[in-house]
Amino acid sequence: MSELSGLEIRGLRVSFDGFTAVDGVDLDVTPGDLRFLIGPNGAGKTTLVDAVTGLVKAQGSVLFGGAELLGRSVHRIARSGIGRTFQTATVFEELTVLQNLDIAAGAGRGMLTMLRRRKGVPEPVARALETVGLTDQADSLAGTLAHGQKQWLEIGMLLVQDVRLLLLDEPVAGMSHDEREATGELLEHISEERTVVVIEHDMDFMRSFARSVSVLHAGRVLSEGTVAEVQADPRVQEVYLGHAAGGAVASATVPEVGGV
Ligand SMILES: Nc1ncnc2c1ncn2[C@@H]1O[C@H](COP(=O)(O)OP(=O)(O)OP(=O)(O)O)[C@@H](O)[C@H]1O
Repeated sequence: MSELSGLEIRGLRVSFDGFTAVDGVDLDVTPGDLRFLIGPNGAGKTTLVDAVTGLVKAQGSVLFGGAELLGRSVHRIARSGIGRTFQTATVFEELTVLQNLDIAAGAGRGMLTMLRRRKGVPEPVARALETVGLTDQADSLAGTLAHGQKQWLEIGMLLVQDVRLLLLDEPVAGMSHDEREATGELLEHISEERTVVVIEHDMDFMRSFARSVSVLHAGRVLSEGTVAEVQADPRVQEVYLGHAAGGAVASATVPEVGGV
């Protein structure tokens, strides 16, 4: 089992040519949390994840398991046990599911070891296949998988690398209802042994599966807590509904607002 580690972000700031996309964010994700990051378009969610994974330069501090990530290269951060997915699945479509997982598993190994033929399916790969429900598709080309299955394969590729913090960008976008349910259950399962952060616009999905929620707005943390707590926060209602909570609006809950 992986050792559980949490994320401690302090005073995180990211600017692009004078525009501040992340504006002094403090965020604590406890080990084994299933944290949802929500917020309107442009709130800074993806930029925050980019900063944690080393894709953009940032100021402040990001500790994972007590170690500072800011200033490290993308590769070193990945080797620290941090993995992410992007809005569009990035699997090798011409290779089989198994080959995709094998390549991911070998990411930290030397080329010779990678090229050496191995008998059978390595144990971590078999376990990842099982966890993401793709055992029966092991020999199928990744390009033939359903949309949801490609996302699961990508998550499997993080699992075989024994990533301890998964940062997932809109994992259920474009999925069917059943695929969303299966994904939510998968994330619940994964977060028993790892820390999971999910950027999400799907409020129903968030309501069903978030263990905790941070709401970002204009580069800052607007609200934080359980689903019920952030839904009841008038500042969150204001951001999502576009006007101050009051009267009938106060009884409206974030998940009722479509298309956020
Ligand atoms: N490379 C960049 N150069 C300039 N501005 C950028 C860059 N990346 C992001 N931004 C800006 O930073 C702000 C935050 O963007 P970001 O993508 O982090 O928001 P988000 O909350 O993830 O939004 P969405 O939900 O639409 O994905 C936006 O105004 C965006 O235009």
